[in-house]
Amino acid sequence: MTDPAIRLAGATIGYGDVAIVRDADLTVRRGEAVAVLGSNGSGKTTLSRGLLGLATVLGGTVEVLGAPVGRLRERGRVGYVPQRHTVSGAMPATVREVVGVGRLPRLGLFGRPGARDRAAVAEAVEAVGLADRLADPVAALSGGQQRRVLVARALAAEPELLVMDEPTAGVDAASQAALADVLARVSAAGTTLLVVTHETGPLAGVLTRAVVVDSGRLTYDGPLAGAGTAGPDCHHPDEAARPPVRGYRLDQPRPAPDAVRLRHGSR
Ligand SMILES: Nc1ncnc2c1ncn2[C@@H]1O[C@H](COP(=O)(O)OP(=O)(O)OP(=O)(O)O)[C@@H](O)[C@H]1O
Repeated sequence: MTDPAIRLAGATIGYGDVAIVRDADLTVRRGEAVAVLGSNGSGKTTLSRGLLGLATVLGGTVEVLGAPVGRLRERGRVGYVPQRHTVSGAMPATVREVVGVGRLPRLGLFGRPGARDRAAVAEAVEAVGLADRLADPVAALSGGQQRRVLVARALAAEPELLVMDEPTAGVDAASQAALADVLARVSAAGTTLLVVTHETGPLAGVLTRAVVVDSGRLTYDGPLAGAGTAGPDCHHPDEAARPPVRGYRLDQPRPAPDAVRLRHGSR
């Protein structure tokens, strides 16, 4: 049986000795496309950073692609698009160079890019619609285009798991649609996606499952369509009396594991 892409069991994640995400249980199977929702400061970024070894695991288990976090040998197997990042204006690098950096973890012993590496970089740039800007300095691109460069940088490594923190923030509607297309293709090819977002609209066709983080706790895990009634961003006046139709709220008694598995589908 293949290891899940992500497995959290009783996981507490934070910074220093301060716990932000507490006692989280979450299993994401290979090929799933999961949204992480929740209000500002609820702990979504901390959860995603915990998967990359960028926040501290203070307790419980955090495994990525079958290995405890930080122990994965081939780092290129996990891609990351950080939050609110553009590429530093002080960096005189071209689009090709920045995206090429994303391929470094995949290079062989001598670190020389081969034909396959060059093709992966070109495909990643093409996928985000910036093929005509390959030779341009990244600093000359708009903020939204720079975010697309960062998405391409993550794609260049052809990751098995792609973690993205608000990839559509500050990106215009056309670019959001282009990004949704890219993610749909990447997902169809089998890459697991975990996407922190406030805007599920643009990616609704791609992300099928959602987890909601509320004050550091996972309070919902189920179909994206059901997250609205559980998510603090989509508060309904009688939310407490109205659990989502198909997902399950994690602060209520859980259904039997079989029922949960069925609800998540069997991809
Ligand atoms: N590097 C850090 N050191 C200490 N505390 C941090 C650090 N980064 C975030 N925090 C704290 O962790 C809590 C959760 O922040 P986090 O960025 O995970 O929330 P979020 O749900 O992603 O919010 P947003 O939607 O605004 O991006 C906040 O109280 C924040 O102040």
